Amino acid sequence: MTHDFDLLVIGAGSGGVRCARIAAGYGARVAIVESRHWGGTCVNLGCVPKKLMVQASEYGDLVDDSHGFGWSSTRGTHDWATMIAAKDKEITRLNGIYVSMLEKAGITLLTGHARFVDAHTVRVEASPLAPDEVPRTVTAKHIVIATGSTPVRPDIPGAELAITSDDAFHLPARPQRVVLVGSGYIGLEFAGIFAGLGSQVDLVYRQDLPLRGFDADMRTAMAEAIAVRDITQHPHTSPTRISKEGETYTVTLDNGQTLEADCVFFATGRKPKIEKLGLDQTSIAIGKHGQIKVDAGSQTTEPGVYAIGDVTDRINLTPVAIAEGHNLADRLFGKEAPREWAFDTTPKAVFFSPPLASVGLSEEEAAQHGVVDIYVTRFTPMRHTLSGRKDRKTVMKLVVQQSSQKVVGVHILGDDAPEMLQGVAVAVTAGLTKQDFDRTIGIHPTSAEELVTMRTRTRETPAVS
Ligand SMILES: Cc1cc2nc3c(=O)[nH]c(=O)nc-3n(C[C@H](O)[C@H](O)[C@H](O)COP(=O)(O)OP(=O)(O)OC[C@H]3O[C@@H](n4cnc5c(N)ncnc54)[C@H](O)[C@@H]3O)c2cc1C
Ligand SMILES: NC(=O)c1ccc[n+]([C@@H]2O[C@H](COP(=O)([O-])OP(=O)(O)OC[C@H]3O[C@@H](n4cnc5c(N)ncnc54)[C@H](O)[C@@H]3O)[C@@H](O)[C@H]2O)c1
Repeated sequence: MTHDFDLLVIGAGSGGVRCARIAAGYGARVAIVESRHWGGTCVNLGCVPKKLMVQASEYGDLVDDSHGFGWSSTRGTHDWATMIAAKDKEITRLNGIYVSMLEKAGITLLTGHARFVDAHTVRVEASPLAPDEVPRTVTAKHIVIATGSTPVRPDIPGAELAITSDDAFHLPARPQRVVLVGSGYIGLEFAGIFAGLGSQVDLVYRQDLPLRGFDADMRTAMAEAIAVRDITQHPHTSPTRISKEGETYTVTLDNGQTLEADCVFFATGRKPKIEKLGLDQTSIAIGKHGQIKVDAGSQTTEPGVYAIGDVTDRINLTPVAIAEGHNLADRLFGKEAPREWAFDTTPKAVFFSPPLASVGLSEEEAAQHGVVDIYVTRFTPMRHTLSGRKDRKTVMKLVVQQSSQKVVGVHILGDDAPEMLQGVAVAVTAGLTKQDFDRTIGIHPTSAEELVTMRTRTRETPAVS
């Protein structure tokens, strides 16, 4: 049977765009459908605008810090509307780059919402990006679902009164008092943004420490860093209801406490985006979190249909979606053996100020594989010896498997942590040992040199059986 295309990609986000471009580069006839925004979540409502807003939020403290270095300028005021307009201009520029990049690659761009008619046929209908789209039907030999994920809200009375990250990028004004629910990536990043711009922030989370799943020492260090930013933490709590009177929201917590705010923000996780995708017209299996089930090669349970990125709920990060898309295109259309990607040592970063970056295993995870040597250092970075912010600490931790002396985990909380960690991730991916770190010459004077000068073991952690 002949099809309109060799490959149809649903969703022009991080994973879909890479998959389409690499496939087209191999000579495949490729189409890509997008319903909302070219470039997907990362470009429009995620990584990029978030990081620009984190950067915006850091200038006030930098101005204050400069006094210790002899400068006398004062903070002034921050104009939210100017920041949003500048950010939107940059996003519009990036949208244009995505479209022209796809067109130059010879890919057919279809705007609209895609819905399966059968395993090789998709109907493209009107959507916010293309409200006047005349529905059309296209067929393809291979179809890749790269539809991403969408925020979830706790099921409590008044939940609809809260915003999510999708809304936070276009608020008309900065709320003076914000209650943020959830202390994962988004909760911490926006807590840092609002606090840096001058809002009063209450951070509500269920566990004893923020950042569930991260190394315990680093979670403690992050809780301390949050406190230093004057963000009020409410551990061991969950909201039970939200109400609104006039312009004021009241959040009731499960310990009976109430918090008043101008904005309530749910950062309580995301779910795979599969609504109205017509999956019932295929034999694609769905997991219990609503994710599309795939094997290691991104193959769904329907032959010829694949899924990549957040919709599969594996590691929900942009570089992972990109790698999955690239790998799939290599395997479907490439001439050589595809490269092996090191998903196990995917580095991650939380862009709080200061940021936290991690690669490999936490101490708790590593101890499940045997005895572990731990090296921890905590110091005031050089800038803050003069800025006067002696409470802004940098914390670094090496997790070393004792039997092999391999560095299996590196964790950094401090200024520039993500920039430092990318290179270290290569070392951890390569399986380098503590001796390799020790024989590496440092760069002086930097915080990063501490990574190769931690001589004395902090403790030995026994294996957990
Ligand atoms: C606030 C926030 C900050 C983040 N920050 C970071 C970060 O700093 N670093 C990082 O690595 N990751 C970050 N992420 C995660 C990152 O954005 C995602 O992991 C990544 O975008 C997933 O890529 P994807 O291709 O799976 O999906 P997406 O990028 O979400 O793309 C999916 C696309 O599919 C389209 N679509 C959906 N359904 C249909 C349909 N039926 N028909 C047509 N089109 C459809 C959507 O409109 C969307 O454009 C962040 C996420 C958020 C929400
Ligand atoms: N810097 C980055 O790389 C980055 C930034 C943002 C988002 N992301 C990606 O997007 C995903 C989603 O981010 P996220 O922060 O929404 O999710 P998350 O899973 O990181 O954190 C969600 C938090 O909400 C809490 N929570 C859930 N339900 C709750 C409830 N009813 N009451 C109180 N707390 C509740 C969870 O315990 C958790 O702490 C991340 O997991 C990550 O993969 C990455």
